[in-house]
Amino acid sequence: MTTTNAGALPRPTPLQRWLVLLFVSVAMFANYYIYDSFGPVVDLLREQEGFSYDQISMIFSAYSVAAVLVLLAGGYIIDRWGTKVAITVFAAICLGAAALMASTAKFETMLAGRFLLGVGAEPLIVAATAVLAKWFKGKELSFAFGLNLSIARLGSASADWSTSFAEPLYSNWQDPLWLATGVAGVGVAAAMLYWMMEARTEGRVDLGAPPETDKLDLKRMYAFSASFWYIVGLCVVFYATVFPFRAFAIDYFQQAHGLDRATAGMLSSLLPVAAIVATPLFGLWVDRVGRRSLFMAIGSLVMLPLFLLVTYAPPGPDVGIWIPFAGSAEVPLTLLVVMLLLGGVFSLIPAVMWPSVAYIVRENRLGAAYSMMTLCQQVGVFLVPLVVGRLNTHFLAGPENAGGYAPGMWFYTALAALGLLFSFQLWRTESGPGGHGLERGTKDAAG
Ligand SMILES: C[C@H](NC(=O)[C@@H](N)CCCCN)C(=O)O
Repeated sequence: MTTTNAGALPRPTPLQRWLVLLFVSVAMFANYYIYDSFGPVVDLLREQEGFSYDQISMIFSAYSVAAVLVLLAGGYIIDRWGTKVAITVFAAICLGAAALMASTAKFETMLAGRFLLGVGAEPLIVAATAVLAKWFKGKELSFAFGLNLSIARLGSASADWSTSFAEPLYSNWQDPLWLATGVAGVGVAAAMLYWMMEARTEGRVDLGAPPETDKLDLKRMYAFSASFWYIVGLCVVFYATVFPFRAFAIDYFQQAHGLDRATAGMLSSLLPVAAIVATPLFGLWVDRVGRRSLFMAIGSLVMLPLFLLVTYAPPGPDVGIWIPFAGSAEVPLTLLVVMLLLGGVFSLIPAVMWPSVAYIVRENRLGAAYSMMTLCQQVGVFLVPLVVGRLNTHFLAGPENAGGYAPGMWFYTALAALGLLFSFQLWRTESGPGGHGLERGTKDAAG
């Protein structure tokens, strides 16, 4: 734990803070890259190793089982070890997980590898947040968080783009996962650099006292308001739709729409790419105009028809797209429009939803509120791929039977409808006398 001698010690210099942001962001880039490196090899695991959709979804879901278990352990580990040890150990666990997944196509080994990834990756996100909160204060903190998430999303996009820039590796399922292991190694190096940086500055700069937040205590959860639980509901169905859809997207575009892997990867990358650019912009805009619950409802409404559009709408003419690091390709207009709209929603809802919790929950309970929200999110992200995998297997989804993917798409649509319901209820509550100020922006305060 940091000892403070506030006043006597200087605050960290801008160079020190931006170096911290760089190291932590590289560790997060690696974290998101490993998470998303599995999607592009789904078809190869099915074709070369005979994996079923059920098995693929079990591997994907194993991450969430681990995430729920470690989230229950809460911030205790980070508090006990301190941020510099925690971030390095969790990055090393991610490296071990990536290597385990790349080592053999045995189902149980892959399951264990993805489970281990959940053990390392989710607390790594918590540790990264704690590090930033230590070094950055006030307005700079939101900016640092935003930049950190954008670089993490660049990790997701890079995993999709690897189908283009590392195309020769995709002759087998294993080499792309070894590439992910290499990226994980870079993440560990960045975490170690952070360790060195923190160790060198300890006792020389004032990092302030860590913010006082309580831990996740399931017995005290009843005390949160209805608005909080509507946001949690939206968070669960939103991420339980988007993350599994992304996991299966590259395979789906190949099998159901006949795209090659590189083009499917480019199309899938539109989600994180849109989010890199648009999330911070939406954040700034919503801070100004407020109407947070209305924006969450609008995002949910836009999302509602998208999975049915990819399933039933005519593909339309091919249009050319160009993406840096990935190159150019021709994609059907309908798929392009759907992915751009989904990218917009993937930018808008997280940009509004996570900060909204701070309006609803007292500051000293924010830690517990975010832990609870992430825990529920991971329960959803655990269950949904299992259902979609079951539906794909049951309805014999594949290149000869593209219609077999339709039940899975209807399931995503049902979840999106639930998301709309939660956000509509939130909007109704927040527009009335029981509101928490979600609808107010800085513009209203000035006027
Ligand atoms: C901020 C949010 N992060 C999460 O939801 C994490 N619990 C899971 C991240 C999984 C790795 N891609 C987000 O990414 O929107």
